[in-house]
Amino acid sequence: MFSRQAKITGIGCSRKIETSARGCDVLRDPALNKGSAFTQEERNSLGLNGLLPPVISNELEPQLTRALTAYRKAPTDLDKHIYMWRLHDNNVTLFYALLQRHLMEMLPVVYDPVVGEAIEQYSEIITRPRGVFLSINEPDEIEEKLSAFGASADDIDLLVASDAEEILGIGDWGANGIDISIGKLAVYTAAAGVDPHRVIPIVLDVGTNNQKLLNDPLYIGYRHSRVVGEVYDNFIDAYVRAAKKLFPRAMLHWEDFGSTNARRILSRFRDKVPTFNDDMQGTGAIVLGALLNAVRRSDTLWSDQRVVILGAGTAGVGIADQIRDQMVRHGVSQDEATRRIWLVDLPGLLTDDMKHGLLDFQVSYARPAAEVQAWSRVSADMLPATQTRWPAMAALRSEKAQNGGVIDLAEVVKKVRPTILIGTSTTPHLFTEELVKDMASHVERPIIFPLSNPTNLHEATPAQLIEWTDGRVLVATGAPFENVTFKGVSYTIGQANNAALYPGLGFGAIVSRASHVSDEMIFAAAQAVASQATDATPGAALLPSNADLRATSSVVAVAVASKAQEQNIAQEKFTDVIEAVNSAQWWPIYQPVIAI
Ligand SMILES: NC(=O)C1=CN([C@@H]2O[C@H](COP(=O)(O)OP(=O)(O)OC[C@H]3O[C@@H](n4cnc5c(N)ncnc54)[C@H](O)[C@@H]3O)[C@@H](O)[C@H]2O)C=CC1
Ligand SMILES: CC(=O)C(=O)O
Ligand SMILES: [Mg+2]
Repeated sequence: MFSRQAKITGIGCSRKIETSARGCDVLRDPALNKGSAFTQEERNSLGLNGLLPPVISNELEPQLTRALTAYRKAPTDLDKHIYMWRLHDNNVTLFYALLQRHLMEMLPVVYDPVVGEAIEQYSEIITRPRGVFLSINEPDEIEEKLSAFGASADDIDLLVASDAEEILGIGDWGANGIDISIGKLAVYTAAAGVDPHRVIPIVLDVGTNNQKLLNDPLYIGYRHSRVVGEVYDNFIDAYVRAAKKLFPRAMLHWEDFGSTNARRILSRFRDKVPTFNDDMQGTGAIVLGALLNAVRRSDTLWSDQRVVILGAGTAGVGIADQIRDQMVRHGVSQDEATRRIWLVDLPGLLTDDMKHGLLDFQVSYARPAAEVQAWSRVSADMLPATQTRWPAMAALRSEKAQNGGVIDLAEVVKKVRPTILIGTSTTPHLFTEELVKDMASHVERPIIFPLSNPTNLHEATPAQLIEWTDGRVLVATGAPFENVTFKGVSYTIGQANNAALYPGLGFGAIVSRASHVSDEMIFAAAQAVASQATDATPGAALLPSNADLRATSSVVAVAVASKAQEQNIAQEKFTDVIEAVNSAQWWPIYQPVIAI
């Protein structure tokens, strides 16, 4: 966001920035600052003579060299993350120019997985606050706080909000969760060209149940446990009302909410405002994109798939929904498609005798208890230490422990003989060698996606899966992994992270000013991503490389905007969608700064 003293005029190449700021105020505004690249004319008119070293840079080049050197000198990934955001606080254009040029190297540092580490340590590393902090304790001040950002109705295209109950796979991080909204927005800009001056990162501070934060004297958020129920719902309603009133054209992106809230919020608003939940819909769609290629390469039919998903939360059931809908597109009835999916969670295989403990969105996938009566059970008294994050699932597990034990993943794999196995359980190592070998003994090309972020939570590594299946696996992961060489073949690991999809989806919705984000737009996004990775040679990735993220996101945005237009939900009408998407993209290049 530009300061009140500055405004943008013109579009495309004739874009320039006009400002009434002078001297240090110009340099202190990261949206205006060009450092050594201010021309002599700009230095004269903006009162910068003497405040900058005399050598004038040729645009960004020398600054990029200097910044890259400093970045690479930072000793740890977290130091690099901190360096990048300090650079951002100094010069937004340079930050994005550097990030975009070194996307493969820097995306994991600015975003997933290092953003997880930054969130855990946010109270210590926070320097300049970014975004807007809204609190459940002051619901009447939401409008005032959003207004304090200083933007008017037409200035904002996108708000990313998190209540931080389930950040990546690392749980509840309270107000520190502002950093996931910031990180997601950085990807929107680097990947799709969303204008970074037209977005707002938001944390919805509803308290935290993270005892570590509550005990931390440096914690930046409100020090009480999470507020739930009607008060929570009213707070979310008040946020949406205020956002729509102040920024009627903006899209609302929801990130890293707990599973029940994620579903409820989306159901409440999905037909009323342009909005989507990244963990449910973005993840479901990127996984579907990878599966479109995997199923094609396995030379099997969608109607023949048997799918086991470990971790039946926001992401897991979001993926299940997309797979079910894809089977329906291939002629399978809705009921039958649902029956081809087995969900496994803390209580083991979810079955319909758990009716009163299941979350509403899990119910349709629960297997008939009678069907699995003869399946073997294991003792379930040992609960993972993280159980309190999922009280409903933990309670069911305890109940099962006292009533014959749980049907665990190994037994489900043995009985179901899945063609597709997906991990969104937040728990590492659960795809064991024995289990994977069992699956691979029944299926020519097992499709296995361990997706739990950050990297250390993946259910297995690609190297393990490739070795255990003798190279037959079709694999994609949530975090980035290096290539794996096995028996002379180099396997490139596609990253099924929603970052490969949501920037294009969101940008397509913004450019078309879609009144809402339809299921068809989401499917168009999944198909568009898949279309960018059609190489089927041995070891080729199932998804396009992040090195091509900008191009992929453009293809996704065009597909999404076209679909919105076709469905008559685009409020912006255009004759040439590609031109509309291209001309709306923001690029990190210096604009002339004019003194007024
Ligand atoms: N690759 C990607 O783009 C994405 C990956 N994810 C990852 O998926 C994971 C889950 O995220 P959400 O669905 O948002 O979380 P969530 O909290 O909604 O769901 C997690 C589920 O896993 C279950 N679970 C926990 N421990 C388990 C265990 N030992 N065995 C079986 N189930 C267990 C929980 O009961 C819960 O139902 C996270 O690690 C997250 O980073 C999430 C969104 C996108
Ligand atoms: C990638 C992502 O959104 C998550 O892990 O939550
Ligand atoms: Mg997420």
